[in-house]
Amino acid sequence: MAPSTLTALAEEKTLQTSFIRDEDERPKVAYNQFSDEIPIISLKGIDDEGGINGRRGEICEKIVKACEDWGVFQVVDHGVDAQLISQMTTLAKQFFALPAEEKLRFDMSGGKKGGFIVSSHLQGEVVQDWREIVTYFSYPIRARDYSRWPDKPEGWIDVTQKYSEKLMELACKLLEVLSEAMGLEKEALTKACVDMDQKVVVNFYPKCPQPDLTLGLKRHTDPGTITLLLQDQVGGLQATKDNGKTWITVQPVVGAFVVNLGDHGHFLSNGRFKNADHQAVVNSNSSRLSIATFQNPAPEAIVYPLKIREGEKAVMDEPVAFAEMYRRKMSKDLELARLKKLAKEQQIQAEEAAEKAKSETKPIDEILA
Ligand SMILES: O=C1C[C@@H](c2ccc(O)c(O)c2)Oc2cc(O)cc(O)c21
Ligand SMILES: O=C(O)CCC(=O)C(=O)O
Ligand SMILES: [Fe+2]
Repeated sequence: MAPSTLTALAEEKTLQTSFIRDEDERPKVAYNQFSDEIPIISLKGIDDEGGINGRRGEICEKIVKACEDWGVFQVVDHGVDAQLISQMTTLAKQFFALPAEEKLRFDMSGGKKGGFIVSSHLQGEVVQDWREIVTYFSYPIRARDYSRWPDKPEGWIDVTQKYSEKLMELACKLLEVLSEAMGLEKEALTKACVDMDQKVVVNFYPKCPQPDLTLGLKRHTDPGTITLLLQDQVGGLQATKDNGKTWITVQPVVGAFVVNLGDHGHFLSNGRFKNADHQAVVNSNSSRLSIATFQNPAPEAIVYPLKIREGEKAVMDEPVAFAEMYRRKMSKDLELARLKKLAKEQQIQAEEAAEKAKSETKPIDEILA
């Protein structure tokens, strides 16, 4: 049974079995062993188009290299007001500190669009994530349902609206750079999104009694175009570029956004830009907060590479609507989790049978000994 909130469990000495991951999925690198491999890129001067002092070209080169290499980079001097960022994180922390019954007024476990939920992004997953989330669907504006936006703490709705608007602007600016890098018009990627969706997911990872056995958020790629992640100074975001053989922990940088390319961005670039393979680990010393702003195409937007370079093969067999792509991803994730559980059960049964057979065929002197 899923707990109503994680707060009570965080006080226990051992982890409930529903959070324990198989050994191959457990963290391989510490939450605070930071790497400097992910580039930190200043966007100062990104709007200076030309001239000898124009910085745009240089910034674009760095962004493109990071997208080809990792699908992850960090941005500073991005123009989002530091006070707005600080209000957003303060209010988010206050939300998670509310009593369980207050948070559960916005419970979305019954499949509601937006609100509060514990543990997993996928209903029906076998192993649970060690996180609580609160989420809003912020774009398109006409589809906003404010009844699903928590009305506490005071000022939350107002700050979130402003934050969403500023992050939409920043995301569009980054997509312009990537469009140009693909040799397309500036608006190519945003146009491919038709009418861009935005969803804000605030992740709260409480302290965890046995963090080596579990994950805050299991390994995944984000389904959409681009994600802007704001994280506190604790650390826990990890990335891999060799299919999980080695992992690095992204260095937290005050006021920076971590930018992840998602599956949609990957497909539109015909695989040139990586979809960041990442996860979040937890720890027993402190809780952690991160705010993910997912920029997704409209559900009906057709996904297919915008440009296939000479000598390349398309990474997709056929065009598919984003909603269908998302549905297939979710069912594949669930199916994989189901198969993994089945394989584990079969392995346990086989081991038990082997043990039984061994005791039945023991030589008589061993049994008598
Ligand atoms: O919560 C997440 C994490 C992530 C994700 C979504 C779907 C998956 O199958 C998966 O393995 C990871 O990206 C998201 C993207 C969204 O649009 C919303 C989310 O809640 C999330
Ligand atoms: O909390 C983090 O560092 C990662 C969050 C994330 O990957 C997500 O919400 O999709
Ligand atoms: Fe993610």
